[in-house]
Amino acid sequence: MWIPTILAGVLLVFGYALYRDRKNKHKVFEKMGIPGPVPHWWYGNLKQLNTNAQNSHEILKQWSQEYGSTFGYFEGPTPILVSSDLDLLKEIFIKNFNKFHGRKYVPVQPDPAEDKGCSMFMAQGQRWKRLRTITNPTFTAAKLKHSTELMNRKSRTLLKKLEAIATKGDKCRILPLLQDLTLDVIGESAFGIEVNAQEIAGNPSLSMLKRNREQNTLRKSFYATLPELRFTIYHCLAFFAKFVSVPRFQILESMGKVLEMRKIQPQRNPPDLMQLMVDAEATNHHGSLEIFADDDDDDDDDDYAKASPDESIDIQISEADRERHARTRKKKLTADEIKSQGFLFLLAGYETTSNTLACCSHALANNPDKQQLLYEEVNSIIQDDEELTYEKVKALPYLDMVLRETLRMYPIGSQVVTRRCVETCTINDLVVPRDMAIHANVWDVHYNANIWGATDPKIFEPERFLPDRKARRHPLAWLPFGAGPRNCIGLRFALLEAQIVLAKLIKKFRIVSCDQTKEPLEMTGGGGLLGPKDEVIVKLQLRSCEAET
Ligand code: HEM
Repeated sequence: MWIPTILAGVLLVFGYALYRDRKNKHKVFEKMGIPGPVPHWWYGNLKQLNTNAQNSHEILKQWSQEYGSTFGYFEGPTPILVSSDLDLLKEIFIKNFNKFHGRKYVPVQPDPAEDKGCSMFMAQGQRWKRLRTITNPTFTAAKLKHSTELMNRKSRTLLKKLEAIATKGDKCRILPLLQDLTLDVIGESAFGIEVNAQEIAGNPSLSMLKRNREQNTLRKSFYATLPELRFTIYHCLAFFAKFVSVPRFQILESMGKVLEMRKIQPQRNPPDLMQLMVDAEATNHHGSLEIFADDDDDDDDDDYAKASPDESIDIQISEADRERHARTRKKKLTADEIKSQGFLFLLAGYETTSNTLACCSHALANNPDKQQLLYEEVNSIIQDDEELTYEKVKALPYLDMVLRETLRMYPIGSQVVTRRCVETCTINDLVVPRDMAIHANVWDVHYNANIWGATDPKIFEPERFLPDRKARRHPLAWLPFGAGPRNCIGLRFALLEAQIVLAKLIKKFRIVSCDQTKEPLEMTGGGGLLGPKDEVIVKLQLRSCEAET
C-alpha cells in the first residue's frame, strides 16, 4: 500500500515542480515588456496556433494586429518573439547576426552541436559557418549555368503533358505535374539520378518524400511541448528506423548508396551538387568570414536578401564549439554531412519551387492583363522550343517581377525565417535572453499597405518590383528567402528553374481560370512549408490554336 502512496507523492511533487517551472518560463515576455496571447501552462499557445480553423501564418498576422508589430508567444515552454518591425529584423538578421546565428529549433531534430550528420539548416555556430562556406560555391551563377540544359529538357516533358490536357480541353490540376518536374530536376542536378517522376506514375521517391512531410504535421505539436527531449526523441526515431520504415532515414540510406557510387565513379560532366560537395574543400577557416564572397559570382538577383559587405559576419564561437570543430575545420564535408545536405536539398528543392509555380499559374489565370504583358516580353525574346540560357532569362525583367510578386503574395517558406539568440544581448533597448527564438512575421510584412504602396497588397501587381519602386523600399521588405548571411542558399537555383519553366509555359499556353479555380488561393501546411490548401485548377489554351482562329 505504501509503495503506490509514495509513488503518487513523488509524481505530485514532480508535477508541481514542472508546473512552477513552466509558469516561471512563461513570465519572460512580461519581464521584457512584450505583449502577447496568454499561454496555457503546458502547451503554451500551440492550441491556438494549430487547432484553429485558420493557419498559423494567419494567426501570427492576426496577433500582430492585436498586440502590435512585435509580440511573444509560447510553443510549450519555449518563448518565440515574433516581429514585423523591419528595423528590428535588420538588427537581428543582419547587423547582430553574430548573436543570432542559430535557427529556431524544430520539435524533433538532431543536436546541432554534437550530431555527426547535422545539416546546414539545423547547424549553428562554427559548424554552420563551415558547412555554409563549403557549400556556397556550389550555388554560384557559373555553376548554375550547368543546370539550364536539364531545366529546359524537363520543362519540355512538362509541356508535352500539358499539351495533351489542353488539346482535350480538360481542366488542369497543375501542382502534381509541377511537383514531378521539380523532383526530376533536383534529383538529377543534385544526385545525378534520373527520377523520371514525370514519366513514371506513382513514383516511389515522390511517395517517400510525401510521407516524410505527413509525419511531421501530426506529432509536431506534442513534441513541441517537450523541448527537453527533442534530441532524445530524434535518436529514438533513428534507432527504430532500423526496424520500421521511417521515410527520413530511408532517404538518408539511399543518399549513402549514391555517395558510395561516387567514390567509385565520380560524376564530372557536368558535376552535380553531390559531386561538388564531395569535391568541395573549405577555403576560409579563420576570423571574419565573407559569406558572400563567391569566386565567380556576377549575379545580383539576391540583392534584397544579402548582407551588405560592411555588415560582414564574424560569428560568436564558444571555446567548446571552437574545440569541437577544430578537428574537422580543414577537412572536406564528412559522408554523414553530405548525406544530410543532400536530403535537405531534395526536400528544399522540389516542393518549394513547384508550390511557387502553382501559385504563379493561379495568379496569372486571374490576372490576364499581367499575363499578356509577360507573354509579350517572352515572345519578343524567345523562339518556340528555344533552349533558354541563363543570359536569356536575365533579359526578361517582367518574368522576374512576376515571380517576385508571386513570392510576395505566397511566401511559402515563411515558417522557417527564424533565428535563435546564442548570447543574451540588447537590441533596440530590448534585452533578448539566450536561446530565445525570433520569427520574422513575413506575411504581416508582405501584406503591409504602408510598405507596398497605393495598390492593395492583396492585388497581384508585378510592377511593385520596378527598379525605382524597389529602391524606395526597406531592404527587408521582401522576405520569401529569408534575410542576411543565413538566407536561402538555393535562391538562385529556385528562381532560375521557375523562370525557365514559366517562360516556356507562357510562350506555349494561355492560362485561364475556370469554374473550379478558387479565389482567393488559401495556403496551408506544417513542417516548415506552406502550399495551396485546395487543388490549383486552371485551363490551358494552346496559343498556336489561337493564332489559327
Ligand atoms: C521557391 C523556392 C524556395 C523558397 C521560397 C525557399 C525559402 C527558404 C527560406 C525562407 C529559408 C530560410 C532562410 C532564413 O532563415 O533566412 C531557406 C533556407 C534554405 N534553403 Fe531554401 N527556398 C527555396 C528553394 C530552395 C532550393 C531549390 C534549395 C536547394 C537546392 C534550398 C536550400 C535551402 C537551404 C540549404 C537553406 C538553409 C540555409 C542555412 O540555414 O544556411 N532552398 N529557404
